[in-house]
Amino acid sequence: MRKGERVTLIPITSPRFIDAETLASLPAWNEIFGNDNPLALEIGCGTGHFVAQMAPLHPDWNFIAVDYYNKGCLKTSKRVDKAGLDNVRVIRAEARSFMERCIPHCSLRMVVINCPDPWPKKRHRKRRLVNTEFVGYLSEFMLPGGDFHFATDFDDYGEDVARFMPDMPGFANVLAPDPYRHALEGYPLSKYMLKFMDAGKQIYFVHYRKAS
Ligand SMILES: C[S@@+](CC[C@H](N)C(=O)[O-])C[C@H]1O[C@@H](n2cnc3c(N)ncnc32)[C@H](O)[C@@H]1O
Repeated sequence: MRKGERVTLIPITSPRFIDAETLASLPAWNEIFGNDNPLALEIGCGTGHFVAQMAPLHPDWNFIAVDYYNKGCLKTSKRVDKAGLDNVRVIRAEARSFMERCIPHCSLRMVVINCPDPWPKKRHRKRRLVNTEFVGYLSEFMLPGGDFHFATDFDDYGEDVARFMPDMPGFANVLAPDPYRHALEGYPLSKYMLKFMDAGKQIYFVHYRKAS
């Protein structure tokens, strides 16, 4: 996109889509979902394959699927509408600024980040979303006992996250003694995971839990 160029957004009319700009800061999530269930956050939901499979497995959690990709939010909204998933809301927003404004501390039962942009060039690695600083930041938003899931097809990213997670205070490795696994039973596969697996790549699954 060139400087000054306007982005035309495809309108999303789904009842499960929320325009982040219309949300109050720290909105009443219990009123939005119509219950007091804990929140689960998927960062970078893409086209919604994961949340559409995960949300029915946890009907007693309220899922917030965030992505700043308009078309992805549209596809995710259509997918969750088709499945009639009332425990999902889709939000187009940049994840960090959204969390800062809208997610209360100590409120997330689960945080999921599947196949985040890998920034493969060495000089771009500092742009990666998941690093020690970000996981420390996430931890403030998580409930005691909350789950942190990270998955990537990118060897160096998977190994890096698996290497620094044991040093993150207040987290325990659910997959111990394995630092990561290449298959995780009961964890749905996202669109990107399937795409990379079709290309013969292995997925790195990392699963940690915040101390109770
Ligand atoms: C490679 S895709 C993976 C999509 C999906 N998780 C999957 O596994 O199929 C990464 C997604 O993360 C989104 N994304 C990256 N950084 C983000 C951020 N800071 N806030 C919100 N979305 C982000 C991108 O728009 C993109 O849809």
